[in-house]
Amino acid sequence: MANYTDDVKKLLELIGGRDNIQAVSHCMTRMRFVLIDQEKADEKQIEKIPSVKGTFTQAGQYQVIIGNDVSGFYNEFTKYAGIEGVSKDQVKQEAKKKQNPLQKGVSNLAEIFAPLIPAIIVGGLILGFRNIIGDVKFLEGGTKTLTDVSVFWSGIYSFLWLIGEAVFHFLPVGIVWSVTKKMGTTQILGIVLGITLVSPQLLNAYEVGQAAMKYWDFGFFQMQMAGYQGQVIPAILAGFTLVYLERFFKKITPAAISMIVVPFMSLLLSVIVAHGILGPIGWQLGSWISAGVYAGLTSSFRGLFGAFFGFIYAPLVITGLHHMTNAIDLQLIADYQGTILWPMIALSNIAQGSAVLAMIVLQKKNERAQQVAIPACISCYLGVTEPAIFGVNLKAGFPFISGMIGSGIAGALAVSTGVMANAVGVGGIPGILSIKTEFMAVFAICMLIVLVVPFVLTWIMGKKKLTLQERGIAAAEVDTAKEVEAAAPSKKEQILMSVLTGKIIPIEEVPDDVFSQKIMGEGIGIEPESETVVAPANGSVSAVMEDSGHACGLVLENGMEILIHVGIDTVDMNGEGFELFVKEGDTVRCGDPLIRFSKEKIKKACHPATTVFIVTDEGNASNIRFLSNLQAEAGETVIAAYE
Ligand SMILES: OC[C@H]1O[C@H](O[C@H]2O[C@H](CO)[C@@H](O)[C@H](O)[C@H]2O)[C@H](O)[C@@H](O)[C@@H]1O
Repeated sequence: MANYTDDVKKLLELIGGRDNIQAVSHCMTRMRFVLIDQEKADEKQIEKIPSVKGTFTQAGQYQVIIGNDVSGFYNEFTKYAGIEGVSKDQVKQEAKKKQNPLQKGVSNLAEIFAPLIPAIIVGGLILGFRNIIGDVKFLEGGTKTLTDVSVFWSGIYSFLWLIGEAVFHFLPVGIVWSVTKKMGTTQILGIVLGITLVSPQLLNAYEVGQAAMKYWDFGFFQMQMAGYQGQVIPAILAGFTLVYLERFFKKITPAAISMIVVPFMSLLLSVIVAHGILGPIGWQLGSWISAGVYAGLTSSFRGLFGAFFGFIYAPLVITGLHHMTNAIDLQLIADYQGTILWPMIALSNIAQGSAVLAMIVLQKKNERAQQVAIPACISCYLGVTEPAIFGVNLKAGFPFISGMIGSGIAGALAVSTGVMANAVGVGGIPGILSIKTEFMAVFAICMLIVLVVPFVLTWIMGKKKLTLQERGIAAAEVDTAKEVEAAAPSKKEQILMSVLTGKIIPIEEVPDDVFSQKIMGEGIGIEPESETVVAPANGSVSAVMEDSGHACGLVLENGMEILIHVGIDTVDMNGEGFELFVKEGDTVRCGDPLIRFSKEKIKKACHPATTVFIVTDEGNASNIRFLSNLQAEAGETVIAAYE
């Protein structure tokens, strides 16, 4: 093992000293720091330290790339600096602390909604489909919908509401459950609390204002029996109340009675707080919004109001408070035989869809992203935006803002020209069918704005902001056999065999900047089809990541050093889905199994499975040539030749 004393000293000094280190850990090749002030790190000088191969900042972590022997470097560093290393998870948590409150809020919201996305997507498509068959009057001269004229479609419409209602009206159950899951408290209590928010005993949220409110009467005070169907804010607040109450009671309750006291007290109190305090606050917010919208639409600054409402409607959907607008729409229709508000809603929905469309184009090679984005876009254009907002736009941030901008511009135009709808219709592309005929042309221009502006803005920003990995630009198509033949090793050359079965891609196409920029050395990437990594030649194991099992270093008989790294950023999986067959110092022969991994688990953890094969030190070898763009068999196909 090399002596890193000088390099360690330099790194500690150049990184801003011990006091500037909030947390440090390492993966197979990199030191991962969370620094208190990254400005204090002299990146240029750090990159000149002999054992440092490069530096990189990602998700609040400052990474210093060392190579295969990073564990040796790390041990010397932590010993010299006199600091305790922490787990990768802790480093991630620390990195999160460095986000600003808005970034934190958005990432927490995204984490809460991530497990709900599949259900929201299904619900979105179902509601979008129902919108078409139940609301678009395209039959009998534009006077009837499909459900008006067909018992079958009317039955389908009614049946599908079973699922639509389960997803959207009962969403609070999913939200509260997801909050408890994210915060690591008792999930079933979250589910029960969620159910109390949407129980049929309560007045359905959609009937509040129309039917008489019911009350629990406790003699000296009354509590509203209001349901929170479709509401997001009350559910999130209730969820966090439960989490903190459970933690509190766990802390203060003796172990012997905690099984009874902790769930009982935390659930009871959080239901009281949810219905007694948080729910009414949510409703109050909603009625202020209604009053504000009504005042804006009837003011002399209506154009400006249109821009503002168009801009904030999508964030309103996040909160669930957008349902309040239905009451205003109905009031406007009753008073003025039409609504100026609803056209903006339809435009905002289309705008978010166009932002997703741009993401689909940008991420056309990212299969995983497409799986969420395509249905989300369809659902959005049919009037249901949650799959798009939570599944795509909010996660990346800039598509959401692009949609808001496009919607703001179109909203200004629509309101200032008085675009009016006959009724509340399908709040997406078919929405034009609900617009009064005299306003259809100008509404079509507004539609053009929300189709083009968010798309172009998202596309421009996405080109800059999305990493190659996020865009899925990784795997090249397998090339012709001819090229492979031409690159075949000559007799005097020695060879390295593929460590996996799969497509061999040039290292430049690996979706990780450190590898693709060859900071660690030359090599190739493999899009794996098999799941067992085998040794590419005879040698011995120089390094393994015992806790994560995702990478392995080898030294061959000629001194050549090799790094095999399964998947990208898979160190975060903490060994879940990986099995190591070797340990440091083991002798291996070509074809011996080194690591087994689960592609499924890597995919589930949202990491590319692209496996990196790198020569980190040539040893006594020279003129190493890597073969790529071919289909390889583990242990049988040559992927590199050298003299
Ligand atoms: O929360 C579900 C969706 O709610 C709104 O859309 C629905 O109501 C609109 C009228 O307010 C109607 O035009 C649309 O067709 C319905 O899907 C909201 O506009 C959507 O963004 C949201 O996904």
